[in-house]
Amino acid sequence: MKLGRLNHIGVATPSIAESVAHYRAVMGAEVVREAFDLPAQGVKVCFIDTPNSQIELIEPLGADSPIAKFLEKNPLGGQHHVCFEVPEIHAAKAWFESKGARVLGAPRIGAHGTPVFFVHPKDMGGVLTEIMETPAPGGH
Ligand SMILES: CC[C@@H](C(=O)O)C(=O)SCCNC(=O)CCNC(=O)[C@H](O)C(C)(C)COP(=O)(O)OP(=O)(O)OC[C@H]1O[C@@H](n2cnc3c(N)ncnc32)[C@H](O)[C@@H]1OP(=O)(O)O
Ligand SMILES: [Co+2]
Repeated sequence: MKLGRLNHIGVATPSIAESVAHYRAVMGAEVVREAFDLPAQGVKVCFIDTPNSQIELIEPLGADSPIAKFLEKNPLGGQHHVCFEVPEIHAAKAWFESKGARVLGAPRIGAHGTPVFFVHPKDMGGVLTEIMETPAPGGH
C-alpha cells in the first residue's frame, strides 16, 4: 500500500460552536462547512477547509460516543485522529491486518460518504489513524 493524501485531522471538542468561533477569530478560518450529525458514528461533525486539507471538528452525540472517554481525559478537547485516503478500502484493511495492526471494526460510511475504518493508536505510534476511501471526482 502507498501512503495516500492526508484528508483531514480530527479534533475532538466539547462544543463545535465554540471551536468554530475560535478557528474564525484566532486562526482566520474562512470556509466553515455546515455541521451535521452522524448518529452511526456517534458524533456531530463540522469541517473547516484549509488550503491543502481539512480540520474535522467532532463533538459527542450522547454518552456512548467513541470520543466520550477522550473528552473525559481531555476536557478542553484536542487532536484526536489523522485521516489518510486510500483507493480501495478492503485492500487497505487487509494490508493493515497483514502488518499486525488492529483494525477497529468493519468499514462503515464516514463523513465524506465513503467507507472508513480506524486503526488502533497503540499499533500506530500512539496516533489514532482513520483510513478512508477516496471520494469519486465531484463527490464530497
Ligand atoms: C465523523 C465520522 C468519522 C469520519 O468520517 O471522519 C470520524 O472521524 S468519527 C471519529 C470518532 N470515532 C472513533 O474514534 C472510532 C474509533 N475509536 C475507537 O474505537 C476508540 O475510541 C479507541 C481508539 C479504541 C479508544 O477506546 P476508548 O474505549 O474510547 O478509550 P480508552 O481510554 O480505553 O483507550 C485505549 C487506549 O488508547 C488511547 N487512546 C484513546 N483514544 C486515543 C486517541 N484519539 N489518540 C491516541 N491515543 C488514544 C487511550 O489513551 C488508552 O491508552 P492507555 O491510557 O495508555 O491505556
Ligand atoms: Co475523521
